[in-house]
Amino acid sequence: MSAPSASGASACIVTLDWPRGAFHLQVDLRLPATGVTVLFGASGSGKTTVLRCLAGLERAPQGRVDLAGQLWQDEAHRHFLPTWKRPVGMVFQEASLFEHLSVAANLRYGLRRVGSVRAARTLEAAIDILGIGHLMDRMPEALSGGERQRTAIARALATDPQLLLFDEPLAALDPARKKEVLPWLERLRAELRLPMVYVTHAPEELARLADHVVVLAQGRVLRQGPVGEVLAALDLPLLGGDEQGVVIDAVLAERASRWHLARADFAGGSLWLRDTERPLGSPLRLRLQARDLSLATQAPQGSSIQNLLRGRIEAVADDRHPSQRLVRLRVGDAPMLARITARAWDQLGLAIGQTVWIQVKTVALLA
Ligand SMILES: Nc1ncnc2c1ncn2[C@@H]1O[C@H](COP(=O)(O)OP(=O)(O)OP(=O)(O)O)[C@@H](O)[C@H]1O
Repeated sequence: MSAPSASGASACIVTLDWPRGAFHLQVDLRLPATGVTVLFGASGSGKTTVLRCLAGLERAPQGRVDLAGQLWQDEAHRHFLPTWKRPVGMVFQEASLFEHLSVAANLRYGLRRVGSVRAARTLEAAIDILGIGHLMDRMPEALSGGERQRTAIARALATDPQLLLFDEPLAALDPARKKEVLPWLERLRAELRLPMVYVTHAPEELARLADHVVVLAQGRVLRQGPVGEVLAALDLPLLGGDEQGVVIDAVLAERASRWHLARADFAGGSLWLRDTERPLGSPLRLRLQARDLSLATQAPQGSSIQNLLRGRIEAVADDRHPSQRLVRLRVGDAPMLARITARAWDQLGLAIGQTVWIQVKTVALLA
């Protein structure tokens, strides 16, 4: 699972080795050229330290940071690019805006740091993507927590970064504000062709935003890979309990208006879900929970379940309760998880390598 994501060449290759008292950071990361890499892990696992090393705010004594061929750190040759020379944008938990400046002036401040035409264009796009055009004359004190954070993101983009870093940007917001900001982050993910590294320990943010995931524990990489693969790992349940399942990126391909249903096509087939009236061709992120998938050895007849797929059983593991098994399936290119009873596994004579029918009861639209 340590290969780069399916999205292409690695943009950023990071090797850090830093014994720091009781904590030893030892990571070897391959981050894809575009999309969001989520650094996920418990408190103290080293997420922020990795982010600060990427930004050049910390210097690991043994380290190499290579952003698509630009060497930002190479300790073998005592090379270390200081933070102000690195084209990175950073967004922190608290949006640290200049309180005495309007939103527009805050953004211009970011722009002044680089002053290029391209940066101005990037900022213009960011204002549009983040929906803050109507806030330009406001002072920061008149912004909601969510609006502040969107302004802080636009300001980070005004420096025309080649890498955008987020350190738990939603952690300081209450649940309602988090819900308000997440769709804007999803727009950034969809519309910016820029590598982004996003630190969180919130499963919801991982499921909605990650293209690529790095799971850290005690300074080490437990797993890294495309989000679908990491979520389908049987030995590393990131979305615990009933939430366990996968996310799938799909495209809205057809609508059945009479039934208020929409068809989403993904790398392994199609799924029908409730129509939300988005334009055809829209990208969709779907969540399939393991408990909503059931397996059959023959095509089910007379079932009310609308979504039927064909897939191969790749692996099986004991689940939390001895009555249950967790089955990993491959549907086209897409990995999926099904939670079934151990009795069903035995009675159906299921085996690894077997092709089965998969009924999907609920498809949730995440984004
Ligand atoms: N200046 C320092 N000197 C020594 N150890 C440090 C220093 N700063 C952080 N650490 C240790 O490094 C480890 C990783 O910290 P880090 O902040 O990177 O974790 P994290 O995964 O981001 O945690 P959180 O989610 O709580 O922010 C912790 O054990 C922390 O105590």
